[in-house]
Amino acid sequence: MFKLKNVDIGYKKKLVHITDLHVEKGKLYALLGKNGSGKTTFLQTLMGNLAPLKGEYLVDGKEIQALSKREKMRYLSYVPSKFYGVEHLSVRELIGMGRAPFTNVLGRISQRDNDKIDEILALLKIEHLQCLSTQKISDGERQIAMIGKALAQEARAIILDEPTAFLDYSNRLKTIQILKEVVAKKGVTVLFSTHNLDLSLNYADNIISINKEKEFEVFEAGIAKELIIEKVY
Ligand SMILES: Nc1ncnc2c1ncn2[C@@H]1O[C@H](COP(=O)(O)OP(=O)(O)OP(=O)(O)O)[C@@H](O)[C@H]1O
Repeated sequence: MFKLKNVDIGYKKKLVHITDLHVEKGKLYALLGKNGSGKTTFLQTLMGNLAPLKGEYLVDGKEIQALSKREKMRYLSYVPSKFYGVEHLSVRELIGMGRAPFTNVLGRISQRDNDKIDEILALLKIEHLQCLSTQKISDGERQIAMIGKALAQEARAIILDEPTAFLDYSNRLKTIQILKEVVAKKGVTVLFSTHNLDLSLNYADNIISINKEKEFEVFEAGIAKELIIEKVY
């Protein structure tokens, strides 16, 4: 689905090189790399917010820059690392915001949009939170609500920047399990950056790592933890 060939990424000067990377449909990818190695920079490049310094980045065979904003929304949805919530925005309304590509110019939610939101609340098992303010739920619940918003967009890929960074162990596990379930049930591609090596090795289909030589490498699940540590940290 996403293909990057001989790409240099970075802000003005090269941070990392990608020789050949193919992100496939319907898989769960974990992105690992040291602090400052370029994970967020890569996610911004994938989202089309930052142009590669050189090389080719294709989405379904098309140059990312050639896609309209609406087309990009059909391919890519983004979950930032931290969302603090908004007092007057309920969980249901937050998820509804993900329907933006489908609502009319006034942003009115249709019956089809409401059905979709109900389906997502049920899939994520957060029906009981739907009327609560996004400020009055826990960090873990808010992260799952944000995944709901991304799902509502019905994009083919969900990109998450450190989705487990502010969560305790049980919520980290729950979030990754939900992402795995979303991949299995919806057939979307999910790619998340993380510092959690163990959860990545246990749940991701593939590990994308930024190694010490500032090069991208992709590994299948089952790669030895020691090898990743040696190459990346
Ligand atoms: N907007 C920006 N403009 C210029 N340089 C930036 C910008 N954002 C990040 N950088 C630089 O790019 C480098 C990589 O940062 P990035 O945030 O991509 O790393 P990271 O792997 O996500 O780090 P962490 O694990 O600490 O979140 C850093 O040296 C950073 O200073």
